Amino acid sequence: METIQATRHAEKRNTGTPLDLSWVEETHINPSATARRAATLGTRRSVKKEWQAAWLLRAITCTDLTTLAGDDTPGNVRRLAAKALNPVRQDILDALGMGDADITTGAVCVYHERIEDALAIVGDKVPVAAVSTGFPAGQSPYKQRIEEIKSSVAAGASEIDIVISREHVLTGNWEALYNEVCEMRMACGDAHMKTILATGELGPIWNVSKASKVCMMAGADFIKTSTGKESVNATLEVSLVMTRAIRDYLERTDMKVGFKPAGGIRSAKQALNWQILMKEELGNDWLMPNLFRFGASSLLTDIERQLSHYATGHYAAAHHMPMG
Ligand SMILES: O=C[C@H](O)COP(=O)(O)O
Repeated sequence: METIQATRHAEKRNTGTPLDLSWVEETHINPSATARRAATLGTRRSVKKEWQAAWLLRAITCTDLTTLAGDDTPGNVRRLAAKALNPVRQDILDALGMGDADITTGAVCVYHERIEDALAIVGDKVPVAAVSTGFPAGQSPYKQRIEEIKSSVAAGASEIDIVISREHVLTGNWEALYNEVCEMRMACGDAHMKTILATGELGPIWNVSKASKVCMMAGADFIKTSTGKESVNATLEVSLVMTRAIRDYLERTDMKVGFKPAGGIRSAKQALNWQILMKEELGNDWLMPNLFRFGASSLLTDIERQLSHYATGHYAAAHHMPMG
């Protein structure tokens, strides 16, 4: 597990490419075939029982432990950050033979105003991610959105989760989307940029593929499904479309872009389904935190409960887990 932490940001970054509109326009997605393939992931495929605890520990290292609420306070963000440093009870880790593994979550994800609180607890042990650019709607003045990124980087966020202008996708203005994301990436500097598409608001599913391609060409380090605030958030169907766009981009450019499903992922079973998707579509590199993250506020509680079951043979009530 030590190697997992060491590789969190070790990959060569996506530098982006010039905008290739012909690659965008040649997109063909078959919605019913996509839905059928996504449906098989949770049923025909499974992780063998004896491997599930290891996969779930891996899922924790890939989780952006998130709180994005109007009533976030220094106190609850500090508690969340402490949980990110020690996500699983020591007795459970000991029972699983992982007592010395030094497991942390992939990051802590907060609003700009709470960056300092999170950093005060995690220091440089866990990255702090800030949502930005008028999250979640992305409707604040453009210049202000760019300045927001710079402010969060200056405050110490090493990962920035930006939202795109859905308008550019819905009107097919790919140049505007490309230019916006390029400028946001510039504003991020050394901080890694996750580009939230808000797929539930992009219309037909082929728009998800087209927007993924444009954001990768503009230099996104990760493409992320959702803010968690749309009426439809992460689904396996959109994730399949996005991972295939990542695979196409890798074949064209030899650059690896990460993937972050977010919103509504609450159970260990769901986490395993997404991990199976990553392994089957993109391979083992995308099971690691430098290329894969879950955006989730409550997934950790269910994973810890499952791990407790593997360790003790019975389920603990959720309120016995520190986040419950
Ligand atoms: O990016 C993370 C999401 O906002 C979390 O959504 P969730 O609260 O449904 O887990």
